Amino acid sequence: MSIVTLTANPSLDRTLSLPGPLERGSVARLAPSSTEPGGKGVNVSRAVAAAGADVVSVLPAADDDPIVRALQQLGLRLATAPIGQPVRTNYTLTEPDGTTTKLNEPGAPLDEATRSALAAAVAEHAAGARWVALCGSLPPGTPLDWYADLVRAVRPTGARIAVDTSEAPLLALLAAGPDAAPDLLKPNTEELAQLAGTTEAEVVADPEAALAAVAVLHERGVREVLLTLGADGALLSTADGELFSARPPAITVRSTVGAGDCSLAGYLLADLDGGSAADRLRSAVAYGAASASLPGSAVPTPAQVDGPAVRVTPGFAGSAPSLSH
Ligand SMILES: O=P(O)(O)OC[C@@]1(O)O[C@H](CO)[C@@H](O)[C@@H]1O
Repeated sequence: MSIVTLTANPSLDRTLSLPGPLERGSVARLAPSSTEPGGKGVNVSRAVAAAGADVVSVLPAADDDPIVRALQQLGLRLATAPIGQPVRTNYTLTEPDGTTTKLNEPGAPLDEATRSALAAAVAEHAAGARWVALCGSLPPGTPLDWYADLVRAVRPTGARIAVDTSEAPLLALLAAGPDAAPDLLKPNTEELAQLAGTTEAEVVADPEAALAAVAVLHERGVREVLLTLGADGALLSTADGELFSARPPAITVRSTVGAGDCSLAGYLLADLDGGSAADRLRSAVAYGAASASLPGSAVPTPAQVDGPAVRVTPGFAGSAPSLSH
């Protein structure tokens, strides 16, 4: 069975490697820079496709946009809705000590006809798919409850729905009612804090506060919550009351850009294989760690993913990650 991703706001990701610490107001001589097709759903698709699974990427882009050519070269199956503007460019500034700064453009607005075309493509490919993943920010002017509308539109197809978004679209989705609640939500600690109306520092410092916020998501109808914790791994909480946490193997971090997207891909791939909750979490953390060990927004191949090195434990408090990173 296949996976469908929607990237409402795709990007060309340009990675600029600084020779030293960023000095505002100065001229920096860069190492040769690289550009990769990106946006959260695109990254999920790239990782899923690299594992040999069937995936369709839905995105707004003109046929001759460089992102389309780049994704075609990777052999990805695309369903595009044409837009009259180039896809945005997002910049990643990397410093030698591993500090990464993202500068994301707003993206091209989507008119109503384009939104309808994208929604129709998602619904068409969802029929018969195992998962639909709705990923990333919404371009300027998009109704904030668009993801809620899409969840309701996809539901009758029987495909499971994963959402990975942030800020206002995330809040709107959770406020839209249980019929718009996804099967899987993949927040990071910053996004969980946004949902809980608290600060990331509090969520990170207090596992009880994090678990309380996750419980609220289940109350609102979300079946599974994959909370990514950066260097501390992730936790998976299911509506059936299963709770596991997992720590990644020791890695040298080269770029965290796209690590969350690869975690989602790892979860979906394990689910396609019929994996248990612990298996899905292990795969998510292994994929996230493998991605973070690669430069820019490169996605790992299965050979670069070390599942057995991930330590999965039941529960969260006590033996679980400290949430500090
Ligand atoms: O602006 P958004 O949609 O929130 O995030 C876009 C983005 O930062 O997410 C991916 C990494 O997760 C990158 O490929 C891309 O540049």
